[in-house]
Amino acid sequence: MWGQLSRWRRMAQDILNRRQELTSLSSAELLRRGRELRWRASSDDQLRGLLPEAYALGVEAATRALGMTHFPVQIMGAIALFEGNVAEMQTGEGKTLTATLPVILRAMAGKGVHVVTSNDYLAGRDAETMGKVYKLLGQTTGCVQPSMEDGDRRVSYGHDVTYGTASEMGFDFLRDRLKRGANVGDEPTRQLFAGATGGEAPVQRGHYFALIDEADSILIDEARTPLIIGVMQQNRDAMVSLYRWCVGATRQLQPNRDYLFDQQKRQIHLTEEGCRRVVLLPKPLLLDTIDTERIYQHVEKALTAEFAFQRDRDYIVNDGEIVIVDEGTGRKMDGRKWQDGLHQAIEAKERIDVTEITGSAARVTIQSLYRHYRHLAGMTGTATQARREFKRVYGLRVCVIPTNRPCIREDRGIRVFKTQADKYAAIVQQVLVLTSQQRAILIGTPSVDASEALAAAFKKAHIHHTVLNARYHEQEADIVSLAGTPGCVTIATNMAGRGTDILLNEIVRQKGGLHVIATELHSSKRIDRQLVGRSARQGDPGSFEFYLSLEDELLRVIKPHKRQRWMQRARGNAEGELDRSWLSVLRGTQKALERLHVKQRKQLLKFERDQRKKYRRVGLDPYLELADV
Ligand SMILES: Nc1ncnc2c1ncn2[C@@H]1O[C@H](COP(=O)(O)OP(=O)(O)OP(=O)(O)O)[C@@H](O)[C@H]1O
Repeated sequence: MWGQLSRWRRMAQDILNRRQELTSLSSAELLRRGRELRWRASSDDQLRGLLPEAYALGVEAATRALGMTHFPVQIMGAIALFEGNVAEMQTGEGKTLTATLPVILRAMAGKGVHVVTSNDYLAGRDAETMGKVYKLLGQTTGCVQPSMEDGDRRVSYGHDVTYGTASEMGFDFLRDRLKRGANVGDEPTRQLFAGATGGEAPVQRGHYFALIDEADSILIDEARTPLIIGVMQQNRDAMVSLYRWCVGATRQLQPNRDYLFDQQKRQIHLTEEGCRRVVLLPKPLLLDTIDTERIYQHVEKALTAEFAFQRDRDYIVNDGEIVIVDEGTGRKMDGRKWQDGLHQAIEAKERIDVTEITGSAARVTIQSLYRHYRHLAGMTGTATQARREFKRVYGLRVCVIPTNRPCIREDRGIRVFKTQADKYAAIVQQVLVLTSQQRAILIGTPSVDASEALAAAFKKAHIHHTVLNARYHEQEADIVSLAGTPGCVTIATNMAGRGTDILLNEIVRQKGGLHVIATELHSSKRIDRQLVGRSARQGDPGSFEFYLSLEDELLRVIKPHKRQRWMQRARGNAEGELDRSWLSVLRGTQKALERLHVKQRKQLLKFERDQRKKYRRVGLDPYLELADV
């Protein structure tokens, strides 16, 4: 590892020396050099030899386009990325700029480079900003966004470099597979596929190199949910009636006697007694066409919708539609739906229109999507913890890149309170102190609901604040641009947890920088570290602390009677603050969730591997799910 780092350090120095010779070139000459390299880059082996030249050109282009010259550690990270690793670079070290170098070099091969970001806002921002660097070397940039039609998507993928999220690119991959399916098979199959895709030619032109920003979020956290495209199922009226009926049915059932609820796995199963009761409940005539097994499944789904999914935490209702809020990023997942009827069960629970009921037609997991790429690399501030999983699942090695300047982030510790109300009261007090010191404050909350509850507490205390959550995503850029000003208080969900770059006002910098208050532990320690990483970037000052309570959302996975016991045992001081030994309860729950998620990902991978084998044996496309094999 050390040997490798010093090799990269030497290469970085050589690249910076070469770049010195380029400073006097005219723009036209720089462009000509870029094009000439492209001409020479016809095979992967040749690319390696062109690295020093291409990287030197990239550094010069970035200096001219953005006024930022890559630091030696950024060039080292960029070499690690070209060599197919996950580069762990601390939050705020400038991964966006680092990425330009491997992108420029791989784009020389002319087969298209995909830069995968963790949300659409970052995809748009990075395509626009970094596109200026590529342009100076004659490379074009595109970006795929949710609102785009096929034609525009094809144009975006036709560029040398394309930015987009994993789900946009993953759904395009699936729709392309469906289009291929539509060109084969019998007439009904063709019609079904054509209906699901609405186009003929594929939009992607291949899978050559994917560079994944926030690699742990995309390759590890998102990998728990496969991407699925559905096609319309028959028998709509009866199904709508079934969903609506199930909502009423759930009210007639009792926990533990009629159904069992596994809080951690978010699963509910009917017991024998429960099944018996469901059969005996009066039903509308339309349901006669639906078999009993199916009715059981839907009652279980309705129970899951009722008890395991919560409005303003897991989803919001926007213009009469359910919009999923991603737990990891706090963002709306427009266009995504829960599968197997769960989405419709939630619509029925919220008494809004039940949307088209779909069965899955094509599915792909993040794991197998990225195995399609000839070259893969990733970068993030938090990779080490998932090092083994990166290696096992993607064959990627994690390399830790040193920071440019020492990080001076101050850890102000963790406070644990008995109740949510005690915790909020303490946060209010702390924020009053910090605003009087002209610090800028970012407060991370786990859900839309929690962000608004805290905002209400601030309003009561007359603290001026701004809220950034899935409801206000249009204002995101404005909110972020003000978040580093003196006395500014921003309450945010995980939307501000990753990738967000809060630039500090000079006064704030002098007064100690951005202070981050985390109001919960997340389901993974990595997400906590990302939130904290909004402070003290690029050698700036900054600090953070955690305020937790025994009523935190994280603990909802614990059985209610156990939580009650804790509440009875916990003795707080006058402010409701508990002694630090209670922290182990929260840390233990976080660890248990991390283990559970690793297990779920392993199971998903195994399922998919078996499925693929089965499909290949009979000569079918493993990503299309119509054939009953
Ligand atoms: N070489 C450089 N010279 C000057 N400023 C730089 C340089 N590289 C990056 N920056 C600045 O550093 C800040 C952080 O960059 P960026 O947001 O890309 O960090 P990051 O590593 O992606 O952080 P995170 O892990 O939080 O997403 C930005 O404001 C960027 O403009």
